[in-house]
Amino acid sequence: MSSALSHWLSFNSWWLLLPFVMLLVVAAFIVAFVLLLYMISPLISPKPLKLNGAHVVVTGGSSGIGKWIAMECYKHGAFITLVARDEHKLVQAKKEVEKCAINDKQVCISLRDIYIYIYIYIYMYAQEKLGPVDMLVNCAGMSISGKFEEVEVDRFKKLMEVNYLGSVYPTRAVVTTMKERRMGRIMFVSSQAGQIGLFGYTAYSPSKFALRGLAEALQMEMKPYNIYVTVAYPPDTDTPGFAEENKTKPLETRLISETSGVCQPEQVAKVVVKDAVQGNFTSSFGPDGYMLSALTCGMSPVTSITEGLQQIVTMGLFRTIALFYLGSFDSIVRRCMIQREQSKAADKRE
Ligand SMILES: NC(=O)C1=CN([C@@H]2O[C@H](COP(=O)(O)OP(=O)(O)OC[C@H]3O[C@@H](n4cnc5c(N)ncnc54)[C@H](OP(=O)(O)O)[C@@H]3O)[C@@H](O)[C@H]2O)C=CC1
Ligand SMILES: CCCCCCCCCCCCCCCC(=O)[C@@H](N)CO
Repeated sequence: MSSALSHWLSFNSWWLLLPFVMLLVVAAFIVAFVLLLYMISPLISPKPLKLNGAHVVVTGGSSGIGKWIAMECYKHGAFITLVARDEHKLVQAKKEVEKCAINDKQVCISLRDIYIYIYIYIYMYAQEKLGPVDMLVNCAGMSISGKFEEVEVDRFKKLMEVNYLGSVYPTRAVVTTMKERRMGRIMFVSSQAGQIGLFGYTAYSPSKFALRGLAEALQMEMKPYNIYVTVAYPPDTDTPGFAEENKTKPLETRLISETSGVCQPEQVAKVVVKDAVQGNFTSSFGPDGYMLSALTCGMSPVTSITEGLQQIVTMGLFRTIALFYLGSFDSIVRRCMIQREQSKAADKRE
């Protein structure tokens, strides 16, 4: 009897179970497909912005990285508005930008931004002259370095005002029109010191970290309107601002920053403009910049499947490498402290 039953089971029950098995397989496929759609949906790349004929506003466009960004956009046929305070530097920069023209229709205007709160009026003027803003580059900024207790309290406020609020106001001035037109690009120039808090940058780093928070929140609001936000994280870059910073920068800050080298502003400009045109959320430079961005991606948006996959695969490896970097930064700080104490003791003996 039992052998008859097993015989029956092995041949006939298989056919009975078949519909259930098929149902299960189909259900599994549907679940996998939905999951895949969910994963892929934020990875769809936006359509690149056409720079030829576009109106690009660059704050801090009279010097350094901002000036090179303006020139790079001009080389691609854009119309440019430069915004800064110093009239003399603006006139000089306008001349340099105009040298990069590729057709005789291109126009570059410069606006003195003395009253930060009247941005709206300034932009109305710019829009009247060159049409609605297609891309805003928030590059105006400054750096103050020093040990936490040695930096004047009002400097912390100053940096938040210039680096953070100085990016909020211009952005406020352009988003409404961008939303109406269902297009646009907004770039924030942060810094590698906006991805990692460094010795000497207790006032500067937070003002650059703040831009990342702003950019993430803003991107979520703007994406349905086809507006893409880019945050650039350059390393030390050879500019007048950098030369100024170096006059008072603590030795520790310099030694740690040297890890990722010094970039040329024209290289930085090329990379950030390309990333903004493509609508990439993160723009970084060199191998250290790449690792730092993958490591600190957190919940920031992704704009391509390769970017997402690279982050997934490299996260653990880069954290391991980062621990070595952190160890070497600690040892720089310790060595500098010992050196200072020794030279102080020697001074006393003399
Ligand atoms: N150079 C570097 O090593 C790095 C720089 N960065 C960031 O890149 C940006 C540009 O730096 P960089 O090119 O070196 O700087 P520069 O000092 O060479 O240029 C700064 C520009 O910003 C303008 N600016 C400064 N303060 C204000 C303000 N309060 N209101 C309006 N405009 C202002 C300046 O014009 P004016 O003074 O006439 O107003 C100038 O056009 C900054 O945000 C900086 O933090 C990030 C990483 C590295
Ligand atoms: C896997 C992990 C890799 C980690 C690499 C870490 C490298 C840290 C270097 C930090 C450099 C900070 C430069 C700030 C530049 C700046 O903003 C000022 N010069 C502005 O004037």
